[in-house]
Amino acid sequence: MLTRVNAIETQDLRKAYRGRAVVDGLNLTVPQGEVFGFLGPNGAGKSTTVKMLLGLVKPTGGALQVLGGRPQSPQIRAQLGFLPEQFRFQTWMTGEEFLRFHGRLAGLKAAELRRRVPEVLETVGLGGRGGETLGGYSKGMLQRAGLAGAILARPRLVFLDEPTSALDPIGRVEVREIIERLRADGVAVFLNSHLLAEVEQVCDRVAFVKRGRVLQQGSMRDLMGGVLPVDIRVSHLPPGLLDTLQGLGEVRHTDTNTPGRADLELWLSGEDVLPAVADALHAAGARLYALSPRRPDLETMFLDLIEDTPERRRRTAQEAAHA
Ligand SMILES: Nc1ncnc2c1ncn2[C@@H]1O[C@H](COP(=O)(O)OP(=O)(O)OP(=O)(O)O)[C@@H](O)[C@H]1O
Repeated sequence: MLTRVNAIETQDLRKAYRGRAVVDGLNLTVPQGEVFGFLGPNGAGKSTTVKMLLGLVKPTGGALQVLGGRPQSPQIRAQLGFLPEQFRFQTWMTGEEFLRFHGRLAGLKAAELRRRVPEVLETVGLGGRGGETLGGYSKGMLQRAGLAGAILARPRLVFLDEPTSALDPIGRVEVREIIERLRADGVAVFLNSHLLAEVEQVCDRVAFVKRGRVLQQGSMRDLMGGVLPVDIRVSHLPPGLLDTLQGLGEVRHTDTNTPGRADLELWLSGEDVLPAVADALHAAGARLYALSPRRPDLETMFLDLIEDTPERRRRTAQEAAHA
């Protein structure tokens, strides 16, 4: 039975168009207050999944719940926010008019709208620009306006489809901060993005999908198999240091070929071991030049999991032949 606590829960969710499965047995669980990254190549079934979760597309099979209910129910729908990737506005409306229109559809009262509209405009970086028509907004401003619309009615679950595709680097940081604030307020965020570095920074968990199936899902740490590779550079290797480090993790590689320095690769179980490593290096009398955790690299994982092009298969085969 589906439980009520999760923001999103799907079981064996399916969608077929003319007999062709585009979402093929999807099992997802997104708890309240989690930022969940939904990643996959073009055509993997991401938008179709989001449309089913919003109640806009009828599943062919399986079960789904959002906020413990059906997305078609007015009570549930009122608690959902959505920023589509390519959304169209009436260009003659001002930013404020667009938000008021949106807010009324979501059931907000006039008094609340008077307070809330300037507040969200400020949140998305459009403070003072709400009186201008959308036709005069830049692409980035339109995306910000769309985000304002998605969070206006204080949803408990927000779907963001490529929310920063039109934004400059500052805008991207601002959107990340907005997402982090939503999480702090207990809002669940379902994020589709091709900007993997961004996903990596903001998501608690991610799922990789391909041809409508989840290939892998979990926290960044889970996906890395619970290891954190750390690159260390020290002046030299004092006696006993390697043994001490072996006690803290696994020394995978040592390079002492260059006079005056030693490079090590140490695999740890997690970040919490880093201070003990620094203490051990210091206590052994080694001078420390670098202690660099190699963060899980989502892009590499994504390519390894998803990309299965003839070119990549050829490259992999060549690499294997040379190994
Ligand atoms: N209404 C429809 N009728 C027929 N086929 C459809 C329909 N909607 C989607 N599809 C097909 O379903 C597959 C998945 O499409 P979907 O838009 O869900 O992928 P996506 O992962 O969101 O891709 P992208 O990253 O390019 O946005 C595609 O092959 C698409 O052609």
